[in-house]
Order: sequence, then structure tokens, then C-alpha cells
Amino acid sequence: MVSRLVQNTKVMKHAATFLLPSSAVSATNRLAQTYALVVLNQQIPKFTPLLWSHAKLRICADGGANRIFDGVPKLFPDQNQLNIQHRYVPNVIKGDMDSIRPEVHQFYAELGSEIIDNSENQDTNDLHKCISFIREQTSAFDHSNFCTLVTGALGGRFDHEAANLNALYVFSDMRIVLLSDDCQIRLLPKTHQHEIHIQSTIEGPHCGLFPIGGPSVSTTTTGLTWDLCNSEMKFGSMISTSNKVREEKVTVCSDADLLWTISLKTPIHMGLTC
Ligand SMILES: Nc1ncnc2c1ncn2[C@@H]1O[C@H](COP(=O)(O)OP(=O)(O)OP(=O)(O)O)[C@@H](O)[C@H]1O
Ligand SMILES: Cc1ncc(C[n+]2csc(CCO)c2C)c(N)n1
Repeated sequence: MVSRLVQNTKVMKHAATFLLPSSAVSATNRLAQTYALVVLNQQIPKFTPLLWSHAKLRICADGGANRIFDGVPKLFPDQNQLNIQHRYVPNVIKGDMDSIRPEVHQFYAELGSEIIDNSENQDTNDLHKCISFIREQTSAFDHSNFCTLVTGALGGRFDHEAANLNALYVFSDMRIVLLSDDCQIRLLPKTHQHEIHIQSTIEGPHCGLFPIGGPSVSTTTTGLTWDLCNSEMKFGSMISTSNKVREEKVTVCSDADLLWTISLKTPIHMGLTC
């Protein structure tokens, strides 16, 4: 996953193969990753069941449990709603517990979800609490092979969105991908060069690359329509938005932590099997 190339610089590989059914990922294309899924309190993407099937650990952040309870059955309108609710039971529900509805709390508690009430902590949001938990659980794993997928990080209140982006920076040594129906966002830490393997059936072409934690004096890319060549980027000056992927592999090398975002398509296979 992390190989060393020129001048001993580590290369981190990225691929959104979690948006493909397991059967569609070739052995060469497959990154040996273990996934956790965190469901936040925003509309769940229609491919949530696919993420659920890939994940070894499924966590709802407080009101995220309502989203699974209400939202997953709606994705399978022809099926028995209660059966679906019994099939999608989170391992853990964690947060300050001011948003989960009492009947949802009771339903999942009876089905064995571990419920962790952190209402005493009003200094970090529920995504932060969930990722801290994942970090504790996975300390035995090689973090570079572990990836946390997050649904519902975008949309609605901008202070929530800002806190969710901040979580990428707070936990910059972990692989975390924020997902909505329309796009995905991940942090590319400056500690590595990056190779992003584009899954063109499900993502692109629109993409963006920019620093939000501090300026970049020098960023160089390949594989984009508007590549950067030792370019400076900062808010208040140039940032790369409405760019497009031009090749199956995009490379990024920067002196700053950058956010990478790419649009998502809606192919048939993202539709569902439950
Ligand atoms: N509109 C939103 N946009 C983006 N993320 C959201 C939004 N609403 C909720 N979330 C995410 O889901 C998590 C759980 O949502 P919940 O409604 O329980 O929030 P909360 O922690 O009680 O926050 P607050 O009390 O400020 O509303 C939040 O911590 C946040 O990460
Ligand atoms: C400087 C500062 N600003 C805001 C909050 C409030 N806050 C931040 S995260 C959170 C939990 C939301 O579930 C709450 C209430 C704080 N503690 N410190």
C-alpha cells in the first residue's frame, strides 16, 4: 500500500474500490484495506448498503442511527421493511445522544448494538468521537491498511461540515473518506506523494485539489486536465476547482496537506442488493 520511490519519498496509493462490488475488483486493482463505516446524521447515500457490506465495523454517530433505521428500508421499497431493519444493525452507536430517537435507541439496543453515551463531552463532535473510538479499536492494525468511510458529512449546516473536514486534519495519520451521493473527499498528507487510481466507472471526471489548513508553496500533479507544476495554492489566491481527471492514474506531490475531492457517478451497480 505504501511503497517507496524516488529519493526515499513514500508513495501512498488511493482507490475508491469500496464503491465497487467485491466481485468487480480485480486482484491487481484491489488495495488490501480493512474498512470501518461511520454513518452521520445526514441523508445516507444510495450506495450505503454497498459500503455496509465492505465494512468490518459499522458505527452510527448518534442521530446517524435514525438515518439507517429510516433510510435503508427506503432503498429497498419492495422488501419487508422490518426485515431490512433487522439486517442493518450497527455494531456501535456513539455520540452525545441528543439526536437518536428513543425507539431507534431501544430497537438497536435490543438487537445487540453497543451504545456509548458521551454526552459529558461537549468539546468534540460525534464524528471526532467515532474516529477516536476506531483509532482505539484498530491500534493493533497497520493504520495504512485501515480506511474509515464516512457518510453524511456534507449538506445542511456549514459548521457541521467544517467540523467534519477538521476531523480529516485532526486524524491526518488515518485514512478517512467523506462521502455523499455526489462526491468524495479525502486528505492527502504532505508526508507522502500520492497515486490516486481513478475508478472511472464510478467517479470523475470533475475534481478539486486545495489546501485548507495552510498555503501550499509548491504542488505538482499529473493526470489532470489542468495540471499543477510547482504551483502555489492558497485561499485568497489560486485553488484548483472544477478540474478534471484525464488519466486513470493521478499523482500529487505537495509541501502542504491537501484536500482531494472527486465527483461520483451513479452507475447501475451502485444500485442495490441487500
Ligand atoms: N447538516 C449536517 N451536515 C454535515 N454533518 C452533519 C450534519 N448534521 C449532522 N452531521 C454530522 O452527524 C453527527 C451526528 O449528528 P447530530 O445531529 O447527532 O449532531 P450533534 O453532535 O448533536 O450536533 P449539534 O448538537 O451541534 O446539532 C454530527 O456530529 C456531524 O458530524
Ligand atoms: C470553542 C468551542 N466552541 C463550541 C463548542 C461547542 N461544541 C463543540 S463540539 C460540540 C458537541 C456537538 O455534539 C459542542 C457542543 C465548544 N465546546 N467549544
